[in-house]
Amino acid sequence: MRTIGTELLRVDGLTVAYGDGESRSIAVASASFALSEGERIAIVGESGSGKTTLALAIAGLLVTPSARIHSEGLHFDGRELVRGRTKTLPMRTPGMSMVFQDAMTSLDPVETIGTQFGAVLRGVGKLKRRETRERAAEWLRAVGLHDVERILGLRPYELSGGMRQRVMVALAICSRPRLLIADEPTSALDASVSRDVMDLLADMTERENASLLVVSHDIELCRMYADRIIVMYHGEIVDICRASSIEEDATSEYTQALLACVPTLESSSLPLLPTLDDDFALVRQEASA
Ligand SMILES: Nc1ncnc2c1ncn2[C@@H]1O[C@H](COP(=O)(O)OP(=O)(O)OP(=O)(O)O)[C@@H](O)[C@H]1O
Repeated sequence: MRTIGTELLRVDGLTVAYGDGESRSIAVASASFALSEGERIAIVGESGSGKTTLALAIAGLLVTPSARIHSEGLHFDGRELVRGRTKTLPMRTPGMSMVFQDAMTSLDPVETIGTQFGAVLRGVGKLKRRETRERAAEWLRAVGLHDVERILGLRPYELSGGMRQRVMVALAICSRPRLLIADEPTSALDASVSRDVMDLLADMTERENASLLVVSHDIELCRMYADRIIVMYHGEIVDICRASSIEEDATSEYTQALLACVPTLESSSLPLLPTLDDDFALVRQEASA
């Protein structure tokens, strides 16, 4: 049974800009929100709205040299990670793990899965070689994989896309994080595997009593799994809604337009599915016409 506890993460006025002078652009504009122990939050928004930048900044993985960060406060697990203007955020904050969109590029292509587990598990505690292998096999079974001894000896390209994603979740969760951040974990997968991966993220974080912050462009999928949904538009958080009542909670016109674009049985008969442009209200009218 999942319980939502006290505050685990607090982001206050986090701004990230890329570039300098005329090429400077603000990717995240003064983002503020809090996430509790055991809670699942989804960040949604169209491409380029700043979701990944926000997630990477929180995870301490924003290593782009051109990134300029300003924060009024970033607190995690009772510690202040950053305050004020900075070029670098704390790297790989202990207690946070991240799952990426494309397992093929985020797993090491030349090392076996067993070796990759060894690298993570050795950082967690002193384990002998055999214990590391046994622990890795347990994690692979926990994420629903079979024939795990064989998988430990394989390299990422020898696995299917869905298997790779499971391995990546196992690698992220085996360090026992308090917060798992998943950046578009399903966008490279078909609809049914996407559901499996979201089920897995939900199950594994519940089992480990970890919180989940998932970045996605799929608002419908997020509604099924998240407790709250953060909507971003052009770098700004325009809404923070309960997933179960997003229609009632949404205050921005953008969120309402985004919801109107979700394909339904009715819209499936339209010659063109509704889409958004800068004047999203107009597109909505055209779509309903
Ligand atoms: N390394 C970078 N250097 C310069 N600009 C960047 C960099 N990464 C992202 N940006 C810019 O910052 C803005 C936000 O990008 P970001 O990737 O965070 O958005 P996103 O919502 O995650 O998009 P997507 O869903 O396509 O991944 C975009 O305008 C993007 O072009």
